[in-house]
Amino acid sequence: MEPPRGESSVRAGRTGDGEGGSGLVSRSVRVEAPPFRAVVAAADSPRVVWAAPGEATVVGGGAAATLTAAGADRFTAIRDAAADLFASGDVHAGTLAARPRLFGGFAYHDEHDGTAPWTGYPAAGFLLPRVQVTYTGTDPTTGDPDAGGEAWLTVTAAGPDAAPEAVEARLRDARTALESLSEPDPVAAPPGVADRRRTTDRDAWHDSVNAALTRIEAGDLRKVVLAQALEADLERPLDIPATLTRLAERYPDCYRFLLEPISPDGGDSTPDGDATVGGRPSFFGATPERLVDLTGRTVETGALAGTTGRGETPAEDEWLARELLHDGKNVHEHEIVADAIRDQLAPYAASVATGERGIRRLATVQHIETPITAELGADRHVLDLVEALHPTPAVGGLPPGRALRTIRDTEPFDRGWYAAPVGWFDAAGYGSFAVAIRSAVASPDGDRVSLFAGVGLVTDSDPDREWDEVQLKYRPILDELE
Ligand SMILES: C=C(O[C@@H]1C=C(C(=O)O)C=C[C@H]1O)C(=O)O
Repeated sequence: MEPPRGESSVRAGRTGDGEGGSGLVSRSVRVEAPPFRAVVAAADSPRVVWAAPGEATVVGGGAAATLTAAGADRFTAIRDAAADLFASGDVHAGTLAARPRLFGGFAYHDEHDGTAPWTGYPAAGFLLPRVQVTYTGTDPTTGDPDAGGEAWLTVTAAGPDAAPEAVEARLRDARTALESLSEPDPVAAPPGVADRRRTTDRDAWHDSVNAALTRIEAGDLRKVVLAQALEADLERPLDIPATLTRLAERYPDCYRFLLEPISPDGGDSTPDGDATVGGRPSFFGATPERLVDLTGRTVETGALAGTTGRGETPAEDEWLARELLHDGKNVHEHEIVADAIRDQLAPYAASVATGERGIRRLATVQHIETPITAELGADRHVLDLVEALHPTPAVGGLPPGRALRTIRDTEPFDRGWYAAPVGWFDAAGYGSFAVAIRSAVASPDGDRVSLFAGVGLVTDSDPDREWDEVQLKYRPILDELE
């Protein structure tokens, strides 16, 4: 095991194959696009899947390196450890999308103890996959045989054991393994829900919402987002590749992700590993909410808050959307988010531009959305912006400190990585992060899933309507289980 890098709470995993050499070695080769579900099913733990609008889709497995950190300074700790990891690289990526990138995320709260169902999830955890398949162009998740774009296979090693010849040999082996994959059976139907338990019943919800509204009326708080959790026992174990595929079909414009926890001892995994060895939970979702994207000095973000349902007809959809855009409570709730994001970006930005407020229509709900872009005044790491923005009042509240305390004191469950930043960044500090809502964590044997959903409370919020909105926000994941 190599010595720990950086601060004591931050470690890089080992490559585990004793090849000699040092630094980071990465080799890529273009391949025939392999079948997405088979690639996910065959990947070693810890696995990562990242499929985002306008981005290459990535399936990664095994750990070339892992970074973990804890506490309020976990964002900077990860950034610094990554700088160390990326410091010396021998990289032949072939295409930009296959360059070494760290995939992972953060716990919602600064104090995170990883209690069930979040066992194994650190307060911050990032994976540099040992084997990665990158699909450029058309999203491969739907398995469309006519899907365009290229596919690349990448093998990466990091640390004192990394050696180019060994990585190149592994790349040849991985290619052979990839070529032997065939598309599995048709996409499985949802597993079925045998039983479900709420963390919060209606009475408790009324009490919590009313207590929050009293504080809002008193001027103590302007907004707070309270969430609920729902635990579902499944009739059959969850098929993760099939679930991601079905989510891709219904939510093609959302960020779809799978993040398995890197193991607490620094993230090693068996070189010829079995994806189920040790059993790991799976955090997955299909979120519409971008946190931040940084390329060069250009920042893209936005406010997404204010919710209504879908109509039965296009005309009803339009009517609901118009009502939403003119509803005082929802517009107020939305403006708090847009204003806070602009304020949080201001110290970093040479200029901030706000796009036109509109409607984001998803399969199950409609939201008010305002795109926000900024040009930075100086070079920055995307994690600086993640830290500055998280949590926006779309998932936290205002003032932030009081809202977070209220969430902590009120919610009878651990948010874990729900509503927190998930995404990736590269050696240049560019990256893309989403807010992990419309998400759930499956138990290691896949027979139980914990879902999470929250609502923004402002003056004039009504406990019953907010209860209904929570149930609506479970739908994207629940529909894939029932
Ligand atoms: C907190 C969630 O969603 C957030 C809250 C919203 C609202 O209160 O209107 C809308 C979109 C998200 O920013 C969730 O889906 O769990």
